[in-house]
Amino acid sequence: MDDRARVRVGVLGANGKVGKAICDAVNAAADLELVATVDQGDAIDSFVNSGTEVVVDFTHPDVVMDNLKFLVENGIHAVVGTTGFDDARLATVTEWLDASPGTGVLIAPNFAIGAVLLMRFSEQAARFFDSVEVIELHHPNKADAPSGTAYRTAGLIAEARAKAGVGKSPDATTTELEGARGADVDGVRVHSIRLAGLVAHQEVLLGTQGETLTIRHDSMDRTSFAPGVLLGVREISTRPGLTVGLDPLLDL
Ligand SMILES: NC(=O)C1=CN([C@@H]2O[C@H](COP(=O)(O)OP(=O)(O)OC[C@H]3O[C@@H](n4cnc5c(N)ncnc54)[C@H](OP(=O)(O)O)[C@@H]3O)[C@@H](O)[C@H]2O)C=CC1
Ligand SMILES: O=C(O)C1=N[C@H](C(=O)O)C[C@H](O)C1
Repeated sequence: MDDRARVRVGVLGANGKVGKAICDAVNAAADLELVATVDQGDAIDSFVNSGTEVVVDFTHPDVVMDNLKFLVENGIHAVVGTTGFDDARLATVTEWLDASPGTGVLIAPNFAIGAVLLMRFSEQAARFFDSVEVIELHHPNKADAPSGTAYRTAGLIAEARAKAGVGKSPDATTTELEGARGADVDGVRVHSIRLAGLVAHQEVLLGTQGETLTIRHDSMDRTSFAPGVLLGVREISTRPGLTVGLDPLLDL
């Protein structure tokens, strides 16, 4: 392919577990060119000097806002997998984007297609069951709990139940060792497991009279995130402003 037609891609967190998988995937794609990589201690302005068009960020919740501010101010599109985005952070990113029209930012809590579908299926199922709880299971090197995916899943479930007029999940607990019932995310209990040997997994358990439904997704390998990320890289220049979640890119 003509070099001028290839999208010029940069990766932030390039030496990390997911960053490495994304660099490999970009290098293997004929229509993309990996022009700059940045990790801890490297100068972020190499993205400007190299003419990077789209940066993929898989770093850490503590640093991702500074990274994004730099990218948006420099008119560089961003595809962000790093977690830690609440409504306040999303509002801040939107403000930055208002001052940089034409720049696109995609923030997705999970780029694995199966995880995106799990979130959608959970949202659809939520109103039909009295009870719902989320269990997320990850490798022990993960910094944040609950996971970004579980946080988003619980939010979508809570919204769907509120819209349908479904009340809180029944729970008679009156005495509790702190943490035993998990975190409360918008009224949905979320339990976080950290276990050597795991990568990224999530179950949504739903129950009502005489039946339960379990929806589960497993990422066995970090290559599972690459197709969704590359889709974002290819599309983001046509989507100025903030996009949250991969759903619109999959026509979901
Ligand atoms: N949305 C999704 O689909 C997915 C999201 N994630 C999220 O992505 C993030 C990264 O995950 P993972 O790859 O497992 O983490 P890692 O710790 O393996 O990788 C993060 C990398 O970023 C580097 N880093 C830290 N600060 C900076 C900085 N300021 N500039 C450049 N690089 C920096 C780290 O360096 P050092 O180690 O030296 O600090 C490390 O090499 C997490 O928030 C995780 O939850 C993960 C998987 C999928
Ligand atoms: O840290 C991880 O590994 C993952 N982080 C994301 C999250 O917090 O949801 C996505 C996936 O679960 C892997």
